[in-house]
Amino acid sequence: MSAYHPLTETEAIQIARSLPDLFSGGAELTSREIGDGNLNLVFHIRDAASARSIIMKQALPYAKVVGESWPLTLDRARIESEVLMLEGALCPGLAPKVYLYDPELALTVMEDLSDHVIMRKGLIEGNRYPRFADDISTFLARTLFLTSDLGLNQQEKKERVKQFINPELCKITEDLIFDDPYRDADTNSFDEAIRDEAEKLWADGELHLEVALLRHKFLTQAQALLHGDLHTGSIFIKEDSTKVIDPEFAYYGPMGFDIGAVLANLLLNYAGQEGWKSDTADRLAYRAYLLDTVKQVWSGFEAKFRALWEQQGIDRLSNNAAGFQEVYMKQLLQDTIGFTGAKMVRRVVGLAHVADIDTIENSQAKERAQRLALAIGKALIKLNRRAVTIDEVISIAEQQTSTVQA
Ligand SMILES: Nc1ncnc2c1ncn2[C@@H]1O[C@H](COP(=O)(O)OP(=O)(O)O)[C@@H](O)[C@H]1O
Ligand SMILES: CSC[C@H]1O[C@H](OP(=O)(O)O)[C@H](O)[C@@H]1O
Repeated sequence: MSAYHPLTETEAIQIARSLPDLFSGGAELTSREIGDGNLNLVFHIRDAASARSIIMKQALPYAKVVGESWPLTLDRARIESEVLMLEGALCPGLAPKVYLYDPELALTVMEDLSDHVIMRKGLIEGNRYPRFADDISTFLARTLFLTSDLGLNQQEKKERVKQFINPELCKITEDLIFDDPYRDADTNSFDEAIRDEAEKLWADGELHLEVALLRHKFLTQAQALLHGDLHTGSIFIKEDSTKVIDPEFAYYGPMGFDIGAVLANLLLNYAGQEGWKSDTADRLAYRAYLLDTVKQVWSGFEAKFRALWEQQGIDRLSNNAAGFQEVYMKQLLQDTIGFTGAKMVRRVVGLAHVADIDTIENSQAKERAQRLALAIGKALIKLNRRAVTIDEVISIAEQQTSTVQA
């Protein structure tokens, strides 16, 4: 069965049986394809008798969301499995265990996290996650610092840059996030009700300059090994545990892109609160929780990143040159804010949307949520190079909410 082909549920069971130490010889296994993402097949394999289960994720040679007309490298499965293992080593407990990677089948066998929920779903249901800000800021600080020139031997870092070169998946980001939303591209997808907003995006020169600068950073700055797609659909969560999945877009890029992905998806859910049916007090409280989480993620990240720098910084000059760390952290905040904005805009007018807004049933509320997400996203992009503190992000979210609701 080793030559590449997309697996059936039955074949997935046969492979699971052949894996050492996972299931007993006579186990009666069931298999279900549960993939709900844009790109891959995901099989859930379970032995009811022992309650043991695993996940098998297989890359398809094309983008599932579009079809065979959009070919896509299978090498992304290698990148995903290698990055999951590295993230697990750098951040114990924050990534699923990888049991096997089969390069022929572009298949990764990993820990089943079905006792967690996908965070996007949890936020849509209005749940709160007490561990999240602490866990994700640890994940960001450790993965970004310890793979950068600040925390990793610089020759080894260059080997990693080579190992994780990921041109096809980067091209998706370059186009879908940093180009298509700012022109009348075929890939765009938006409700006719907000065509006026889309047309404003296409004509806004000030915005185009900022997005071009962010895109250039994404293209050229090999600062750290990024997850590359760290939205709330790539985070499994429960009250006492957080696990980051799906790093197939990983490559060496600007750190702010990963931090911005987390903040953007909290703010997209914030915008989606326009669709809440329950009373205003609940909605206000949940929005306050989301904004507080935005702040805690950045502050936790900053404190942990600085602590790693003090304790494990390996670069003599950047460790000791007075003022270097301050300049670096300010730039990182500004990049984070710019990428946050870009990642919000793409989810309203670009190809791939988010359920936080798309599933709002009331069309007026949905339109308000879309306009709010765009307003916050655009304001953050325009702010980025002038930003000084994370509080400005919170103020922008609050101001734009009043404007859209007025
Ligand atoms: N380790 C896992 N444990 C349980 N379910 C998983 C696991 N990995 C993926 N899934 C399920 O499969 C879905 C798609 O996985 P994901 O890695 O996001 O795929 P894609 O790369 O296609 O976006 C997830 O939303 C989740 O429901
Ligand atoms: C044509 S891929 C579109 C979009 O899908 C990816 O997300 P995911 O696979 O996690 O759903 C990524 O965000 C891409 O930009």
